[in-house]
Amino acid sequence: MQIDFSSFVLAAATADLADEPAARDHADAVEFRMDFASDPLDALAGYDGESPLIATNRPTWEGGEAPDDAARLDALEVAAEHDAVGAVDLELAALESGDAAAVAEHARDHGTAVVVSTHDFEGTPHRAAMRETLAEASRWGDVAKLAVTAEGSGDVLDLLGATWDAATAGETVATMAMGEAGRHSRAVAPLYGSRIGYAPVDPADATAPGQYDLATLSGLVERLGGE
Ligand SMILES: O=C1C[C@@](O)(C(=O)O)C[C@@H](O)[C@@H]1O
Repeated sequence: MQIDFSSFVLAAATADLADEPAARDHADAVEFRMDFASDPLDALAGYDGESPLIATNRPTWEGGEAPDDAARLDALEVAAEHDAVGAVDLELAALESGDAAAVAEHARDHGTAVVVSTHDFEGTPHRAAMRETLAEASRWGDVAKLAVTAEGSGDVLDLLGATWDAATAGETVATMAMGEAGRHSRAVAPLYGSRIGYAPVDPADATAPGQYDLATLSGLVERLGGE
């Protein structure tokens, strides 16, 4: 199933594909956090939901739970072949090191988009540095994603500025500021060109700090006209 990133995609982030029917009303896609799931490839093989999937298998060094081994990338390669998987998520660092290059190529061969991710769990880099990260990630895949940690509204402003600059330069980007101070970025970033938002169906299952639950984010984005 293709995912069209030319307009905003609201992704329900979950480790449990059984959440899909509940997510359907509000979400355009489901982000399957394979690294949080106990038997992700089995779950994927049995998936018969209606929403296209973004397959993510985040390693521990980028805030996830997957061990940093070949099995992590092999599983993503298998996921990329699944009809329901419209995109795989790969970390920029894994692409730059060469480790994930084969997964990206395999995804492309199967018509599966590549989301290139970077996360900063410590803070928010300067606007120019974020702009450069987005440009670099854009070179490696279809959507360049940057999640930072905001300590105040100024950080969010910088992130939105970098988002706007990248989007107006023609790059397809997804940005969000994690943490309490960054929360509102999730609602407004689509207005500045961000093309993916992530939210759990149940707030107790958040996959990053500061996420709104899915129904709330969907309502906010819609009311602000970002969808
Ligand atoms: O990379 C991202 C963005 C995210 O970290 C967020 O802040 O919403 C949530 C993750 O599930 C997703 O893979």
